[in-house]
Amino acid sequence: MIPTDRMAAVDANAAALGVPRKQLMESSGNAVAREVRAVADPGATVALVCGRGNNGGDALVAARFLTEYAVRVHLLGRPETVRTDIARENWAALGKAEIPRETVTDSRDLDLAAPDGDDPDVIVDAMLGSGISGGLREPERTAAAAINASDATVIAVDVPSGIDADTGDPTGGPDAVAVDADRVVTFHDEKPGLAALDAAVAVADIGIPAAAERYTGPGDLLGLDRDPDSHKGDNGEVLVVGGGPYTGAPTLSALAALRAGADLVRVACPESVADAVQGFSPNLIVRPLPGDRVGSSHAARVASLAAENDVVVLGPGLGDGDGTREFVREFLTAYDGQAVVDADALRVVPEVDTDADLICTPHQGELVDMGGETAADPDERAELVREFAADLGHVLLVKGAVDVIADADGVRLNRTGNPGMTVGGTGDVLAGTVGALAAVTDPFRAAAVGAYVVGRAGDAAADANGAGLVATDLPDRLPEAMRNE
Ligand SMILES: NC(=O)C1=CN([C@@H]2O[C@H](COP(=O)(O)OP(=O)(O)OC[C@H]3O[C@@H](n4cnc5c(N)ncnc54)[C@H](O)[C@@H]3O)[C@@H](O)[C@H]2O)[C@@H](O)CC1
Ligand SMILES: [K+]
Repeated sequence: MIPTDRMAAVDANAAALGVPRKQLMESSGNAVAREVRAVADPGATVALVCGRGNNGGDALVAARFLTEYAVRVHLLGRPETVRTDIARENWAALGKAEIPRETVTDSRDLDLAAPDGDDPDVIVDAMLGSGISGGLREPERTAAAAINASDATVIAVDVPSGIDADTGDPTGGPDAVAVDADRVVTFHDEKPGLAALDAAVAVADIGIPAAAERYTGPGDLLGLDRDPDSHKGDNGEVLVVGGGPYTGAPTLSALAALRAGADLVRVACPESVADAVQGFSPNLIVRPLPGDRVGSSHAARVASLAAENDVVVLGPGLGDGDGTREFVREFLTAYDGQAVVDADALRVVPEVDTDADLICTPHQGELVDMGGETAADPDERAELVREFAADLGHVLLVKGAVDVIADADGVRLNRTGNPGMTVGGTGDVLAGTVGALAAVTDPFRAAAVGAYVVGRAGDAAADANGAGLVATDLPDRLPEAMRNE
C-alpha cells in the first residue's frame, strides 16, 4: 500500500537510480494493454480517453501495444498543451504509427462510438491519475459522464478519473462526477483508496527497483519546499541543549539546523561556554545556564525554553558528567514535545518514561549501549533496528556506512556519505539537521531526509577537501544538498 505522495517520491528515486519515467510509462502502457487483452478478444473495439498528463501518456503507450484491436485514441485538449515531454512524444509516435487518434477540445465533440455506431467493447479511462486536484473540470467532466453512460467495460488507468487514490472519495465532493470503472490497473503497489471502490483492482509491476523505496533519494525531498507566504517561525524553531565539556558540538548542531531551514535556533548551554558558542555566529541565540555543566538544577529552565520551540536537540557536547544523566532523565520525563536525542543523552532513553516523540541518533556503539543489537548482514541489521525502535516507541537513526532509519512500521536505508565523515562533529551536524526537519515534517521522514542530505553535504565536502574534510565544512553545503535534483 503506497500513498500518492510517497509514490511520487519513489518515482523520482527510481529516476535517480537510472530508471526514468519514460521507461516506467512504457511499462505502465504495456500493463494497461495486458488488462485490455484480459477482458476483450482481438478485433474488439477499444476507446482510449486520454488526459494531458502522464496518466494520459500511459494510454498513449497502451495504444501501441494493441495492434490486434480496433483502437481509437481520444486526446482531451490540443496536443501542444500536453503537459509533459514524455506524453507528447508518445502522442507524436502514434501519429507516425498511423494509429487512429483525434483531439477533443469541446467536450460535446467527444464521440466514443465504434465505427459501426455501437458502444466500444472497452473504454480505457486515462484522463486523470495521481495529478488530480479538485473536482473534474471540462472536458473531463462531460467525458466521465459519457464513459459512465456507455455499456463498455471500463478500465481505469492507475485510478478512476475524479477519484482520490488516497481516500477513494470523489475529488470534487461526495456528489461530484467521477469515472465508475469496472477494473483499475494501478502501478507498483496498491493505493489506499482503491479497495473501497466497486472495481477489480490489478497491481502492475512497472519495473521500479525495490531500492527506490528502500533507500533514500532525491524524491524524499519532494514537498519540503518553503511556503512562499510563510512568516518567521513557520519554518521551525529549534532549541539545542548541550555543551559544557565541549563547545563545538552544540554550535555545529545549531548552525546545521539553521542551514537546514529552521527560522530560529536557540542554544541552551552552560554559561562557561556561552560566549564561545555565541562567538561562532551572530545567527545563534544563546541562552546561558548557570555553571559549567548542564545538570538537573536546569531541568525546569530548559523545559520552559523547550516550550517555546518546535523541537529540542538534546545531547551535543553535553558530556557524561555528574548530574547530566539526571538532567536528561528529569527533562524527558516531563517533556511531551519532539526531540532529537544524540550522544551522551542517548543512554538515558531506554530507562525513561516519556510522552515525548523522540528521534534517537546513535552510532552502532551507542546503539549497543542503549540495549540494541546489531548484525553484519544489512537486512538482519535493519530488522533488528526496526524491532528495537518498536520496543522503544521512538524513531531510530542508526549511523553507519549505511544508515538505518526505523520506527515500528518501517525501515529506510541511506547510503549517501563517505568514510571522511568519521571525523568528529558530523554527528552533531546530523542531529541539528534532523531537528530542523522534524519541525516541518514527520519524525521518520525528518530522520531519513536528514541522513540523506548530511551524507550528500559530506560527499560534496569530500569532493572539495578529500581526506581533509572537517565537520564545519558541512552546514554551508546543506542548502545545496537539500535541492531536489
Ligand atoms: N511512478 C509514477 O508516479 C508513475 C506515474 N505514471 C502515471 O502518471 C500519472 C500521474 O501523472 P501526472 O502527474 O502527469 O498527473 P495526471 O495525469 O493525473 O494529471 C495531469 C494534469 O491534469 C490537470 N488537472 C488536475 N486536476 C484536474 C481536474 N480536476 N480536472 C481537469 N484537469 C485537472 C493538471 O493540470 C495536472 O497537471 C499516474 O496516475 C500514472 O498514471 C506512470 O506513467 C508511470 C509511473
Ligand atoms: K485514470
